[in-house]
Amino acid sequence: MTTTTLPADADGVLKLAAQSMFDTLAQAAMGMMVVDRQHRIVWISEGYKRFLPGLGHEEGDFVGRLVEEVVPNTLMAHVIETGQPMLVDLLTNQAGTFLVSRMPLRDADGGVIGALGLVLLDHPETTMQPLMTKFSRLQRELDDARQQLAAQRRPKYTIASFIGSSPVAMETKRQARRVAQTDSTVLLLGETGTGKELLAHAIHAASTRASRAFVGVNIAAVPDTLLEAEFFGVAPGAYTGADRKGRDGKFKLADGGTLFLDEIGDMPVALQSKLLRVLQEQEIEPLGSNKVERVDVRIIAATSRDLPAMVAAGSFRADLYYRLNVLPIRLPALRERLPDLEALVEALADDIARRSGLPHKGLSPDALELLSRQAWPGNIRELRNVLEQATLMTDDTVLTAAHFSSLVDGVPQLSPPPLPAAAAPRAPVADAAAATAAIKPLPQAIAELEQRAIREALEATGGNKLAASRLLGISRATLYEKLGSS
Ligand SMILES: Nc1ncnc2c1ncn2[C@@H]1O[C@H](COP(=O)(O)OP(=O)(O)OP(=O)(O)O)[C@@H](O)[C@H]1O
Repeated sequence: MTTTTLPADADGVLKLAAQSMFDTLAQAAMGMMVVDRQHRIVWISEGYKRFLPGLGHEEGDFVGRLVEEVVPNTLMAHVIETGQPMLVDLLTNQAGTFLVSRMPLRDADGGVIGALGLVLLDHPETTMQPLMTKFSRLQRELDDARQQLAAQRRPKYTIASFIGSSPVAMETKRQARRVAQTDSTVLLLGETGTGKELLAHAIHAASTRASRAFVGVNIAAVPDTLLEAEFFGVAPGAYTGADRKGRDGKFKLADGGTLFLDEIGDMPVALQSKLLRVLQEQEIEPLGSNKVERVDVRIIAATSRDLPAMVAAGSFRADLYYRLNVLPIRLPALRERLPDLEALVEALADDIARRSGLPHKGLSPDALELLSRQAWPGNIRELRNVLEQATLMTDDTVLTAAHFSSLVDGVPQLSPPPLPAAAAPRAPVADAAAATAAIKPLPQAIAELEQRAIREALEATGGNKLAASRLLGISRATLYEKLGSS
């Protein structure tokens, strides 16, 4: 019996190992091929030839053909160019999916002279089920994440999202498109809920800054003492504690993009001069720093307040007003564009259905007629709230006037057109007596009227006290006081 021992020298061991590994691979693999430096097939195993009909090739001699012509999607050329092996990879082409391995072949000096390709498994989707399931799940998750990222990067609103084709709505959109072409400051004026924020987003999305940041600050929602830091940022070490590291302000965050200053009429007078300086110089000085930083920011400001009246009363700086009022756009109230009501209801109902997961609910003609008689002091936001409440209150898929009557009870109505004098009914004498009996002492009548106005404002704003106080033209503190006394 002859026993073969391993060679004693390292070279001999390596040669034997290489030879033996090659034989093992050649037996274990389902197919094997060798290509030269120019990607031409030098040798192809019998096993590999079995896959060729699946690739659309007749039996024949493939030696001398370019590998990429014979095997679509192969990366043999890449291995030759980089000299890097691909120990495990999935190759997919019309013959199926294969688990493959590719290794460079080197000469004695280490130069790449070709490559070896192995088909380790065909149909790995059956033989490697768990791995393939995981692979396809990860691939699906990657596709979803890519889609979500693309959706997030898409602007939230475009000018077309501003629903309405009435002449006033069309004029608003025309002005928005025009100002989007410029880089000047825009001032959006309109009652609460008319779509100022939506239009600010849309102008940004239609401008050359669309790919950069859109940053919003609601001035009324930030306590006066924090506004300066919110706008201009805080230098590192300016304060002890949480802000020790420093913090970028909204101007810095919006650099290159658009800064939306919502409720600009609520800006404290003390800060107005600082804001004016930044708008003029395009330079900010973070709190606690003595260095100025240049910023390139496009301003869109908005308010529901009467700025010229505030200027006249001394609560808004005239110079800041002129600086902001470069391109003013007035957003019409909903009651000024009632022909848009149906289209708005349609779009809002769609959005409510999408967000709530409930079926889309249509409106009957009598419901639309009822809604078009309301004065809508809270405008589209108030319309949306009423639609949302009606949608949630019933399983019916068509909302009728009956579904809305209790919801709009208390919302002020548009006054009907005055009757011609001749047709005006005369009050009968008995009605006059009843009217006299109904008269209340003036303080009681005023108190009742006040409570009713507060109730309506809260309903109009969906219970938002800050917005309600603004609708009523009083401070939030006064509103709380009056609520407490009711
Ligand atoms: N033309 C419109 N088309 C569709 N939806 C609109 C339109 N205008 C406003 N909306 C919707 O109404 C709601 C209120 O709009 P937005 O917040 O833009 O109003 P606003 O004028 O900024 O209000 P406020 O002054 O109270 O901040 C949002 O849900 C918005 O999507």
